[in-house]
Amino acid sequence: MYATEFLDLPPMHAAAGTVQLPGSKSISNRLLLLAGLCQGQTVLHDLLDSDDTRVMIAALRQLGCAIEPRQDGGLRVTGLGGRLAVKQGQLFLGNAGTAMRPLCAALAVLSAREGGSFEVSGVARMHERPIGDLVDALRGLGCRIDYLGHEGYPPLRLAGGNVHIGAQIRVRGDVSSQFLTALLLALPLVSDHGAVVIEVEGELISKPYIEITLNLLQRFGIQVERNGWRRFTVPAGSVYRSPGQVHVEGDASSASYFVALGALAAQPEAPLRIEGVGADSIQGDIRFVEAAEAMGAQVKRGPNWLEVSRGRWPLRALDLDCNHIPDAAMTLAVMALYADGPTTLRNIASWRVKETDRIAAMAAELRKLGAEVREGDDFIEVHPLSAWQPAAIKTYDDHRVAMCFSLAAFNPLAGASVPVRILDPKCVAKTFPDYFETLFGCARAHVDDIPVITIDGPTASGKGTLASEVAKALGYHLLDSGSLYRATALAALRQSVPADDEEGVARLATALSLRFDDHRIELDGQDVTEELRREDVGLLASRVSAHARVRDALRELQLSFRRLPGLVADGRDMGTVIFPQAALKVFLTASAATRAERRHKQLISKGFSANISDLRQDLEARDARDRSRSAAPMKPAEDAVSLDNSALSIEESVQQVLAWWKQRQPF
Ligand SMILES: Nc1ncnc2c1ncn2[C@@H]1O[C@H](COP(=O)(O)OP(=O)(O)O)[C@@H](O)[C@H]1O
Ligand SMILES: Nc1ccn([C@@H]2O[C@H](COP(=O)(O)OP(=O)(O)O)[C@@H](O)[C@H]2O)c(=O)n1
Repeated sequence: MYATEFLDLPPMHAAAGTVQLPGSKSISNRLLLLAGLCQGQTVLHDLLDSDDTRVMIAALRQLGCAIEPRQDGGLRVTGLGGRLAVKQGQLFLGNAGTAMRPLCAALAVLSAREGGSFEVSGVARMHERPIGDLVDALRGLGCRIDYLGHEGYPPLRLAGGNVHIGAQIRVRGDVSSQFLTALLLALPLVSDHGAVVIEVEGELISKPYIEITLNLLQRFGIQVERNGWRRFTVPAGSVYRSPGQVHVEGDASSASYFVALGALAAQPEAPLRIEGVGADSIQGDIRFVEAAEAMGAQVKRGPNWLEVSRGRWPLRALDLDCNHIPDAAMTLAVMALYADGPTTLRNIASWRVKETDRIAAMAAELRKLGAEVREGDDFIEVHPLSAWQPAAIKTYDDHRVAMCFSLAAFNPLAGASVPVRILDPKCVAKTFPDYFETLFGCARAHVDDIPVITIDGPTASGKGTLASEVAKALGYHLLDSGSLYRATALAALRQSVPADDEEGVARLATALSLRFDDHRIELDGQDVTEELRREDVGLLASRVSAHARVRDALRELQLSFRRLPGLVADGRDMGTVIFPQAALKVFLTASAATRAERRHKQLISKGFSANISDLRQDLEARDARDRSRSAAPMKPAEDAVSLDNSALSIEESVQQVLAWWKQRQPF
């Protein structure tokens, strides 16, 4: 996951390969609750691991459910058997609507029957998302519920009550279908002495989500009788029965970004394959595929996969009632930028009460890209875009805003070439923590469009430290080119190839078997991270790196680090030889005395013995060799900026480089 302040997406122009979808959020949280309420154990497979499911799991644990991961990746839930194991508690449910609504309903009826008392709260935005209609329905059943903040909104206290047997309750269906889902999931808890009937008032929105609820209840042994979309009856004597094992299908709303991507950027002979959902999906948002087809996507489907490629281009503009695909429809608003006329998405009033006011958010951010947008209470009209502007997209703590705007970075397909900045990219953790990693796995950019920052300079000037911090702040890959020379030196030591045998060392360099994994380096399958830092290895590296053939042998490997979304590379010749077109080149220096002191501290802290004056002599000899060699001598690139950090802290150096980077960005 990218936990950076922002993530810059370079212009991208193609997509191919296979995408494995994370589990559906809606199915995961419903199954967790059902498994938590029923008797006995249920094993859930392929469950989504995200903020919203973690919130649900934490709440269920707090209520006394045992939830344990299994070796095979499944999660074993031991249910409460329809009774309260603890009678009191304070539950914090973040911004997870799929946890807040059903848990409130279940805890309200259980508290009414067994005398419990629970306080339920969330983040500030959750306290702006209406829940009054659900509370009214539950009060109609005899539950006692108090508002702890504003009337009609969480936080709430669920404080006992007296459930009327055989009650008939009413709930509004036109604000959020989650109210009805919450009741349907909870009411089997009170159906032991009579059927419970729910009457829906107003036009029920998001019906497909109700179908998911009914489908999953059925898997837990509850057969709800449905009369149209107005009346639902939970039969007398309904009891949750664990199905033993359940598999969660991939998230169809998450699929929408990749269906759109296929329609924009995948060629028919190499379609984008999406695994986890397909023709057999029970999720309503799978019908996004039809909308994408209407815009021009070519789609092949199997039971649990889709293959999508570009059909018609530009995309065909659409005028669509999106009531059946409220979440995935946001993706259409960004596809509309690539269409042949204005696209209108209608019947989307529910967007206003989601993670943020999504109509306002989409309109504001689309306009930043330069688009003409009209919005109303329940519609949005988006015009295609010809003059694309680089934009920093605000994401409003809304995962879907972040994910759908990533598609704007494919603007080279519409003749532009501008980067798109996504602010607070970690908001995708709500449903798809690895969204951007998955995107970069299948998206293609021209190598020249992938940004590079180079940091060159003498030994112990702090290049590695600075490069690693800058890469972390930007979410970029890191190339510690010195480690490649060090690995070559270590291989030469191990195989007794003398440092002056240029041919022999170059052969070793060509055949290096290296693996880089989360700041660890493996040589021939063995972790050598610490060994590479040895002073004798560094000295030998300095000698073998003077050979032109050795440098040539390591060139391709270094270039291969330039991958989406960007790279920070440190060494001696990053800006002069390997990445001469880098957008920012830093030449980092510090006085020899400072560097000797730093290296001394560093070695001592790692348990190596060292002597400052020897170190200073060594590093001056090394600097001289690096500067005077004929192959890629160490020197500042002509367009490099110099930074002497003798008197700067690490943090100050990092901020300086980030400030230079900012000046070079168009945002
Ligand atoms: N600006 C700085 N101020 C103080 N110490 C620093 C600074 N930059 C780096 N260091 C320290 O100096 C040591 C050497 O830095 P390193 O990044 O390994 O240098 P290089 O990669 O240039 O050889 C490290 O222990 C690091 O923490
Ligand atoms: N791009 C690079 C990186 C390192 N090197 C050489 O490889 C040696 C080890 O690199 P390093 O960056 O790990 O070395 P230190 O600066 O940490 O001593 C250096 O002494 C350089 O001589 C190089 O020639 N070119």
